[in-house]
Amino acid sequence: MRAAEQRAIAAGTSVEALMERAGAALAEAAYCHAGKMPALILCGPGNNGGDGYVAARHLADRGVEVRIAAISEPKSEAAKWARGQWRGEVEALNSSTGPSLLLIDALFGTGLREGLEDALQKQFYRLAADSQMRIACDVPSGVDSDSGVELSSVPGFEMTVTFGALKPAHRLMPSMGKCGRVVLADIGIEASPEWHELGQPVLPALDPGGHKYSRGLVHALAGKMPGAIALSAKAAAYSGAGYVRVSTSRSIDGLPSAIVQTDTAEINDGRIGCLIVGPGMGDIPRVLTLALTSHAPKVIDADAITHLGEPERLRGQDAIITPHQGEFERLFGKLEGSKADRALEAAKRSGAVIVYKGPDTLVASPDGRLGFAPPAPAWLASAGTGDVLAGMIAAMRGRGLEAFEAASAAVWLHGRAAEIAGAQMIADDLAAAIPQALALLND
Ligand SMILES: NC(=O)C1=CN([C@@H]2O[C@H](COP(=O)(O)OP(=O)(O)OC[C@H]3O[C@@H](n4cnc5c(N)ncnc54)[C@H](O)[C@@H]3O)[C@@H](O)[C@H]2O)[C@H](O)CC1
Ligand SMILES: [K+]
Repeated sequence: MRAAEQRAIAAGTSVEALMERAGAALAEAAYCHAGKMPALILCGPGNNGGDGYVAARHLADRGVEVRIAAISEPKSEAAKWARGQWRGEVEALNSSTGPSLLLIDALFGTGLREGLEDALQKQFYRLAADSQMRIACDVPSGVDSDSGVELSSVPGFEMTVTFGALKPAHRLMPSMGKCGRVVLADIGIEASPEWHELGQPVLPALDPGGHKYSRGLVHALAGKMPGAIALSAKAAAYSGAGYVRVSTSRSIDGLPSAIVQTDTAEINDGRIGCLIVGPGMGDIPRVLTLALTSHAPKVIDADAITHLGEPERLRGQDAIITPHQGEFERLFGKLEGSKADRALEAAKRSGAVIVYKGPDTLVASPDGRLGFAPPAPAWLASAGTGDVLAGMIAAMRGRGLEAFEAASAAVWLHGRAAEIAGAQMIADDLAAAIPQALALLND
């Protein structure tokens, strides 16, 4: 966004013009959300505060009773301009500042360098607690917009209005949990799509002359706990794989009859569209070693990630790996930077596509592309949902999507399937909801 803003300015748009659009959009969203609710706007010294002064003017023009409390006079040129356009009073923000029903936080945005000072923090919390509705300008103040880390603790907001493009903080924890509904306003600048929120996938149409192998043969390797691989296999089948086969030394109960169980491991069958190894593998590393001898694309999940030991083992593997935080650290150690930086570094080191799971799942490609999952229901945090995701990714890869696209499509569909399955779901219900999630793509 900073680069995009500089490009817009170089092309002749003034910061004041961008600020006018940003402030107007903030006012518009606030008015749509809160109507004529009296508002208190907290303004900081930089351009985030500038947006606040502009929003105040637009809200007042709509008949809203607006007060501004500022921590100092504006320091940037554009914010001084915006302050000059405001005809009303500006109170000093301190312990005698009275609350209002609507609180708009325009203290700090992308320019925050460190946490808020204690005295300011105290007033910020008090005014947030004494309001009925809270709206943040760009990001809640205290949040580092690049990483989602809270440099000082942040109260919860009902809405965050941001400009031009989402910032990582809107899609990374813990800040994502504080933003409320995120409204994205166009202010006429273009950000690069290399980092993006995962959107509804476009799946290639099925070949009318196709057969079960061309729709994708997913081959899953069982280990100690066959229930987990059964979930992956089921999820792959429901995701539209043409053929799902499980290598297992003992018969697995309860698998749909359409899923073939074999006691041999034909992992070098050239028809395999994607292998799955890891769910329920347990302490049998030879299953992983075997999988790594196959030339097929593969999804490496769970215990198989732990048993990899070295990320270098993934080189040349055409692999997608799906670690949660613990598995990620076991494989890559403690990497520097934000979750986004760590995901990209891991992809670069291993040459694999990384699905870095959590409430803020990321999909990272070795070529630098990074996808942020849209928010998914908290009830996805239960046993077996990761096994389901692994199966979904394998099905997408098996039907011919490239690794990054396959992982992105599956992560998006997984979130929607969870919404459809509802709060009481177990992982089995999640797998069963996949066809309904896929049906969304036809609407
Ligand atoms: N990106 C765009 O295209 C546009 C963004 N707009 C808004 O501008 C802010 C970013 O503005 P900036 O002036 O760069 O930074 P801030 O307002 O967030 O704050 C900088 C200001 O605050 C001081 N400061 C930083 N940290 C602290 C601290 N912990 N305590 C006290 N003071 C602090 C710093 O020294 C500066 O004085 C972006 O978020 C948008 O809201 C524009 O409207 C134009 C378009
Ligand atoms: K803010």
